[in-house]
Amino acid sequence: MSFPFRIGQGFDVHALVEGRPLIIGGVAIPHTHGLLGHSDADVLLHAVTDAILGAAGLGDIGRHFPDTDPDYKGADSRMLLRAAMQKVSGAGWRVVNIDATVHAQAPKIGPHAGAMVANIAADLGVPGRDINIKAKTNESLGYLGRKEGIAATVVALLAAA
Ligand SMILES: Nc1ccn([C@@H]2O[C@H](COP(=O)(O)O)[C@@H](O)[C@H]2O)c(=O)n1
Ligand SMILES: C[C@@]1(CO)OP(=O)(O)OP(=O)(O)OC[C@H]1O
Repeated sequence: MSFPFRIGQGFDVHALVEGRPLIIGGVAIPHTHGLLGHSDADVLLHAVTDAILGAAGLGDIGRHFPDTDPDYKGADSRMLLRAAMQKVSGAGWRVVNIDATVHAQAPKIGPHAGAMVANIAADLGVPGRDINIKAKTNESLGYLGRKEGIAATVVALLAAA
């Protein structure tokens, strides 16, 4: 019998550009720049998606939702997260908890973290207390510090359903 818990890790980064909405954790955040991507470029949800897929041994977001597929152009990443969660559930797993960090020099994420938690909890079918979102600047260092992009890192714990 295999061990009834599995850990997964996710990372994503998207470039910040003018003329795009900034959507993080399913929340539209008023800002001068938005994230560039094939989908809505929701960097946090992509990292959460990779973390749960990884924990279940199901590969990564690009394998299930290729960025060459016109079906996903402009896609709502919450739909992708829900679809990934269905695959994870189908493989016999449920989410225990998620811990995430958004690496953004700007804007401030804290005021929006509650709404992000509610979105992710709903999409994963867990209570909000099982989702934790943190944020860090990059202390003005490197490409994140120069506000050229925003990154997210996530760990997920799954249990046998
Ligand atoms: N985009 C961000 C970055 C940070 N925060 C909050 O500020 C705290 C201090 O961040 P440092 O990078 O200076 O250590 C951090 O713990 C967050 O609470 C934020 O909300 N949004
Ligand atoms: C989400 C997908 C699919 O639209 O595209 P992007 O929005 O570019 O995001 P990325 O994190 O590069 O990878 C996953 C992609 O397959």
